[in-house]
Amino acid sequence: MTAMSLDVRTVTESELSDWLRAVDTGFLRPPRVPDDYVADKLAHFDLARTRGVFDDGRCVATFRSFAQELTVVGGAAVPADAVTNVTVSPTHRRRGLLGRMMAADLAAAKERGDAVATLIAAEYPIYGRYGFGPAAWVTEWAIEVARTGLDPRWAGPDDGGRIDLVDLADVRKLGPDLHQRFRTRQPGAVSRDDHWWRVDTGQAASALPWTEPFNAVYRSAAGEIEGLVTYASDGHWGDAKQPLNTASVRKLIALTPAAESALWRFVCSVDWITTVRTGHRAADDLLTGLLPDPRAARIVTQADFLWVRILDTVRALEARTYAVPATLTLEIHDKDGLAGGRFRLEGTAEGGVCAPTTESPDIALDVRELGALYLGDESAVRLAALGLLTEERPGAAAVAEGLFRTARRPWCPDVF
Ligand SMILES: CC(=O)SCCNC(=O)CCNC(=O)[C@H](O)C(C)(C)COP(=O)(O)OP(=O)(O)OC[C@H]1O[C@@H](n2cnc3c(N)ncnc32)[C@H](O)[C@@H]1OP(=O)(O)O
Repeated sequence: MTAMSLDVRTVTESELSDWLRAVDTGFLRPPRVPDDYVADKLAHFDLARTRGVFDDGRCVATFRSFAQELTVVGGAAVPADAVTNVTVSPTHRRRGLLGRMMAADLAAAKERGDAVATLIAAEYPIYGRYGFGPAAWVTEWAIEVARTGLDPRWAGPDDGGRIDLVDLADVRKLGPDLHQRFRTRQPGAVSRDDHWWRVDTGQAASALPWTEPFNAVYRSAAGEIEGLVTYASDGHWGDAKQPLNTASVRKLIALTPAAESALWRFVCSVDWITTVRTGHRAADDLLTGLLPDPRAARIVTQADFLWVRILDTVRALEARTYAVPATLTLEIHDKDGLAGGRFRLEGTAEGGVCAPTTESPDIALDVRELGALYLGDESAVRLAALGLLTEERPGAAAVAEGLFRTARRPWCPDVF
């Protein structure tokens, strides 16, 4: 049977269990779809945005999207089409099924008026062809605690604040409000709904085994909760009866540098912990600068993470701010006809004014590169050197660099 006779369509309630099994198959997880898991997904999924392909009654391809808000430079949030659960079974690969599911979803997102689409790419080469660019990168460090130079006698914050261990019920209570305040300060952060918190705190059935972490909050001198860390330990001891535990940080979000510093100091001070794995952070995370010897933090992962596809160029560019005021005319190529055209952008620290224009362009680039520039993590000058951005006017790449680049890097703390 050829792909042409296999229709991409939304799934029905009774097909969801088969669809979830296909997701597990695509992600090489043992297929496991107990009734409570299916029921939880049914209650949470928007079936109008849950697509699949069925062959002879069996689900062979999956694709889902949901409504999300993405924080952009300056703190505004834009409506995003978050893409997830993308799989094509090994029996049906490379026949264009992903391409067709993506086209259907992006057309619907454009129709709805979403400014961008977002996803976390399983592999780098998959999504550029659909206009997505790597917009926020991540770094993970392994910290050798003994080598950090941090005072091993540290007994808590010395700024009047304090650290308290809290349980999961507290995390469910205080987490959403803390995160809501956090995400307006963090370009690249995405919204979390109630279901996210239920999965994260072990209340909802999960596709992956879940174990309870330790949770700690930082309270400022004024008693305000300004940060939350969750971490788990591997319980490893050496043969010479010495503790060699590795703590893996699952989440660390903070509203202030004081909270962020105190929570890192805290995790690095827990007895028995000799190594701390930081989880995915922005490359310019404060962490390494807090260590008297930053070389104690070894980079273990550095990779693209959040990919962005611009769907509405005017709306997306007007939503963010621009640190170095400038005016630039951009020629955007988009083979899928969703966001391309020629636009004049006037960017200031207050925001952007963007409109289609017939003026000659200063720079020309593919919509994929616009996605990579959007949150400030990519350099226009670097893209020009790579031949991925064309300077139509000498010096225009440097102007674009000043406009788009940000002092601090964007960061998306969530996998979705
Ligand atoms: C947001 C997320 O959910 S990320 C998770 C993505 N899923 C996975 O990685 C699970 C395992 N992989 C798969 O299920 C499949 O290989 C998919 C979904 C990545 C691709 O599905 P397919 O239906 O085979 O893709 P499709 O046939 O539409 O490919 C379109 C093009 O992309 C290319 N392509 C697709 N996947 C890959 C890949 N992993 N690496 C390199 N190129 C790829 C194809 O070669 C094809 O190129 P062409 O047009 O030049 O011939």
